[in-house]
Amino acid sequence: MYIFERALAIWQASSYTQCALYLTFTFIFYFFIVFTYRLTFHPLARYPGPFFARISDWPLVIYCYRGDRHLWELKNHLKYGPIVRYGANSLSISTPTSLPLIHGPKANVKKGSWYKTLDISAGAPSVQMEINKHAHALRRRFLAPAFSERALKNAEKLITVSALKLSKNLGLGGEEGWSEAKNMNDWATYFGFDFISDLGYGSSFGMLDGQENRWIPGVLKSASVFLYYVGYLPFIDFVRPLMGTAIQDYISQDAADSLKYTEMANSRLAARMELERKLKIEGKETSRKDTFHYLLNSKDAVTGKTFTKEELQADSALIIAAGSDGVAITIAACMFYLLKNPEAMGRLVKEIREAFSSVEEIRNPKLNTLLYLHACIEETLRMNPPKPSTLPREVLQGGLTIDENHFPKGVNIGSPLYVMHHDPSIFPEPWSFKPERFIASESTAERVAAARAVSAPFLIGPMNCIGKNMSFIALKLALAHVLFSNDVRISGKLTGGGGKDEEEGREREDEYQMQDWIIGFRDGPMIEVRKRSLVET
Ligand code: HEM
Repeated sequence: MYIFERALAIWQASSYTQCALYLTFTFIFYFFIVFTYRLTFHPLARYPGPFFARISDWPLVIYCYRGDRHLWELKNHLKYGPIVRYGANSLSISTPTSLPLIHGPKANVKKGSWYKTLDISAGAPSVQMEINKHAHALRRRFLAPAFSERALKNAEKLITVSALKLSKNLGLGGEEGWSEAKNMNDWATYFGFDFISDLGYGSSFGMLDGQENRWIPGVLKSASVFLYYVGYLPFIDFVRPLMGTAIQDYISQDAADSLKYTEMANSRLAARMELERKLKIEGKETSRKDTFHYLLNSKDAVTGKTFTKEELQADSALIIAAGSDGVAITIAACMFYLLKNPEAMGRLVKEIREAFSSVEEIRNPKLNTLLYLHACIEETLRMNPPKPSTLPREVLQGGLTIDENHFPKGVNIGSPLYVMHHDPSIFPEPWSFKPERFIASESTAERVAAARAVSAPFLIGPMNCIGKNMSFIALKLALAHVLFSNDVRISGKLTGGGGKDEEEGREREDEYQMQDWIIGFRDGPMIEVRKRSLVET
């Protein structure tokens, strides 16, 4: 008390200049103590990493903002080894043994506090943002019927509608020869949004057909840029209460777009809820079992709980984003690698065209027997995992031991997927597109098992991607339909890859480039398309 009274007396007796000096000194002293603690007594003090990242989260914020976090993580692991301190309280661990220990069913972790910010404007956390382990498990139980085997059987028919449209409209203009140049990324994005809205709400965005809703991917991109870095801001606890309010409109265009995106997702959901309500009044069961049909009628068997409106809104925004973009980037990236590797393209086209004799036949169970198609998708997801950087998991009471290192409660750990997917000891020639590494008869069963144990684009364990099986259906249908009905060639020079004059980490011409903003964003390749019937007649 005495010290406080003395300080107050000095403050009152001081001029403005002196007060400014005292404040500056206090700040410097405070940060000196904080930084010294982080470098000495902090539980992660002994782990290596870039100097500024060991004392502050600002370098992480900057790389998230720039979309280069995955490249930074790779550079750090090459320099410092398998365990890297990338933030004041955060480690990324790239050993194969660490993946199940951090993300598997028995991992003593919950999601890190970064998740608290992601869908704050929805008024409730989505399943992905639910930090409480038990609440998360409950939400997963709720969602399960929408992703069950029965639902997926239904989903295949619905996704086929968009896959057919992608194949037809991408090939438009190619009836009389090669079409004009088309950006594969744009068309893959239209497909991603159309299939997920059709499947999710029973009404497609119609991006494959027309311009009206083609603004949505741009807004989602801005929202992702903003929400990615903002969650890591060192003073986020003070910013969070302002998020989702009108103030967000004045922070930046990205922040305003984030609200616009949420409003769009909410209005889609409202329309779907209204339809469900009307059907119930009329005593009709919807014959079209889309994702929200399941969610709106979901009731937990154990607790009897149903979804709240806010939870549904949060999941609605999540499902559009998570469902559309992971699939879209994988289609665009796969096309890039196939065009870059004509042998692989030839083999895949042959496999698809020999398996089916008409577009109507392109469906499961046969589609799932196409080994090379499956391997091309797995290899693309290895090279370009859509969520390429460490997703933070916070260690719970009791700590966690990995490779003889003990991590105490409260620290963040995670698996850097992009780094792990390019580990040359598991994936020889890691920057080359080699689908064969996922085919047992062309590699060995042991090598394929080792590759699958490390290549985890959907992550693993209870917090992994619930849409994994749905993604494979969508990816296979889209690629099979496009390559069955059309020939595809590079327009001019192959775009979408790195280049010698690009910034550090982006020099590899053979690698499809992406920006990491929660999901991977990208551009190209530019392609030309010719209807296949032309070649045959
Ligand atoms: C190639 C496509 C996709 C990839 C690579 C992918 C990857 C992932 C990853 C890595 C996560 C974990 C994120 C985290 O821990 O923060 C995740 C979560 C999630 N994904 Fe996907 N995803 C894809 C497509 C889809 C699709 C099509 C849907 C379905 C509509 C979907 C729905 C979800 C949901 C709801 C979560 C949250 C799960 C939870 O927290 O329990 N994803 N995804």
